[in-house]
Amino acid sequence: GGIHRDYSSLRSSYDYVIAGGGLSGLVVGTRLSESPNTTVLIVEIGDFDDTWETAIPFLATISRSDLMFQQPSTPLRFLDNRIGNLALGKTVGGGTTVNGMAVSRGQKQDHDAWVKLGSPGWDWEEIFKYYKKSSKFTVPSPELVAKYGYKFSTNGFGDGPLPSTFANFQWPDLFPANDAWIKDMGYPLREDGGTNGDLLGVFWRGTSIDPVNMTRVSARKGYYDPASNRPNLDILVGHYVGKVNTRDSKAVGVDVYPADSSTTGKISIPANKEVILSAGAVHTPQILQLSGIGPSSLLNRFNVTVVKDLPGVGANFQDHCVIGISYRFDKPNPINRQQMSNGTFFNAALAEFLANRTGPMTLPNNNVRATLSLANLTFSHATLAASITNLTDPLSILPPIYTSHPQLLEGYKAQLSVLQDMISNGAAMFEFTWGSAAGLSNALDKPMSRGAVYISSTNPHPVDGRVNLDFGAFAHPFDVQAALLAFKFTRRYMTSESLKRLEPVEVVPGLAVQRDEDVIARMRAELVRPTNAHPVGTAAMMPEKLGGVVDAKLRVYGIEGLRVVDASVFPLIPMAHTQAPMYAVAEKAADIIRGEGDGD
Ligand SMILES: Cc1cc2nc3c(=O)[nH]c(=O)nc-3n(C[C@H](O)[C@H](O)[C@H](O)COP(=O)(O)OP(=O)(O)OC[C@H]3O[C@@H](n4cnc5c(N)ncnc54)[C@H](O)[C@@H]3O)c2cc1C
Repeated sequence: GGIHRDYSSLRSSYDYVIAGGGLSGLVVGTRLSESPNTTVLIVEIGDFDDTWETAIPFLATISRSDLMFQQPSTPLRFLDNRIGNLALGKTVGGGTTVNGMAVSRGQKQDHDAWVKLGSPGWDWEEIFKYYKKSSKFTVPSPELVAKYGYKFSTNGFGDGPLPSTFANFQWPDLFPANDAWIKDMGYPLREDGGTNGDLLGVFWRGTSIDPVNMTRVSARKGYYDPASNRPNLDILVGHYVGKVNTRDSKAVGVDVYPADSSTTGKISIPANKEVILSAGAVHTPQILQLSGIGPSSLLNRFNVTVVKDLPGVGANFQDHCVIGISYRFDKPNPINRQQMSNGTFFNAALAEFLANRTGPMTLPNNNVRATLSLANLTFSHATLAASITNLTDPLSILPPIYTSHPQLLEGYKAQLSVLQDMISNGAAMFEFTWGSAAGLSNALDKPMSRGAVYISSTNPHPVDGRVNLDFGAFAHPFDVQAALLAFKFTRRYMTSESLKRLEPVEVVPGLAVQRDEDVIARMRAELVRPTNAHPVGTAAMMPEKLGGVVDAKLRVYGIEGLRVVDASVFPLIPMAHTQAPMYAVAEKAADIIRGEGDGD
């Protein structure tokens, strides 16, 4: 067992070979290796990182580009052909080693929708068990509760490796921002931290922070480290999976290369039971397509032998898009996050953290969110919700692959009708977070637009052979109207009474931009960022006839011994930052795999 940086001490085969040592790969690898007779290999292109930058929560928000993929997009058709960029973790722990540490759960309707789209066993009641199993909440001290007014519920948490608690510091400008929500705008402050399936309102959401050391807990710290000395669990770092090898429609192992090469140093590692793809929503479809599992039209173009024509591989891409409006605060100064750019203040904060584990370094991002429904933002909610399914030519707003494969369009229509139902029935879809020193950040958490991920060559290297990524963002007219509502709402919020004393000034786009069509034009040209680092959906768990890639047990259609366990399987993106839902899904996946293994 242990950490490997070359092939010399690997076993000749493993029961399970897992591609990707990010969130899902580590959860599944750790759980499967709990049975001492089961051998597991995790292959991860990145390496372990033990620097302060990833451990100290405040620094979580400063990106470590050496630990990430920076995946550019193709020119985005509905965003004036701008090029977007997707950041992804490229290190042991994947996204959880570099992410913003927000712990937030999906709402009941988000998970029930997966069942409505044809995957029994994934409803809220079921997934709630795994939200519970994967996590643990630590109650903040009475002093902090009194000082900041933290509200939370411990019900809904178990004793799992993903911690949730609060920093022991909040920037003072958060409090007028909270007053603006509650006193001025009249939204309720939820007492339950939004952990129980109902998200409407304003609440304190937790952070994945170790409650004693106040440092980041990644999937590596929470899951892998405690299991790292198991003799049956190996991790090969600095290497990547280039393809899945199949024989007679059965996965028999993978091809592995060193991270610095796509031509030399390849070996094939056999899997006795299963290959599990956990390389994330961009690289899992890449591996599948290079293995001959994907849309035949695409595979033929690159002369990849078709092993299974599965059009959904790479389609159905979803992320949360963010509408950026920037502010400056003229008064009173300094009481916000901006202070950290002052060297003296920063150094004092670092010294305080190192000495006492207190102060601004314990806080990655603000903990307060408001999540609102369409009816919260407009009186015309019914008409607007009706427009979700009322498209004259859906293919004109979808990536071209949808045109060649009718089941993709069927699946998309099924999704829109489920989404319309949720949104008409008051599900939350807008997310607002006070970004200290930056004003109110807002995200569209239930997008109707869809993107796609496709190989651009047969080079298997995740960086050199990088995929074509089309975010597809801002394509569906409903998303545009929703963004316009969020934009206007943000302006209203920023002028509320409690925020007056901060003297907010809208800098971009500025108050000169007022007419709806001008706002929309600025959104397309500049304000909309097509990602909040939450890519999902590219190997969706849906029926094959709806363009799905995996069944409700996460098995790839048509290939025995091959599963996907990562954010690619989410058929619809939840109303949540994706780590907590991913931990829950990966825990459930491990139980499914183990359950089947027992029957062998
Ligand atoms: C900058 C950033 C900020 C974020 N902020 C938050 C947040 O505040 N809260 C939240 O809930 N979520 C956040 N997320 C999202 C969250 O971290 C992800 O949803 C989650 O990590 C996805 O898990 P995964 O298992 O699908 O993929 P990942 O965790 O990304 O793991 C995939 C792993 O596969 C490896 N890999 C890729 N290709 C190959 C290959 N061919 N062979 C071998 N290995 C490969 C990668 O290096 C990576 O380690 C953020 C993500 C990022 C990148």
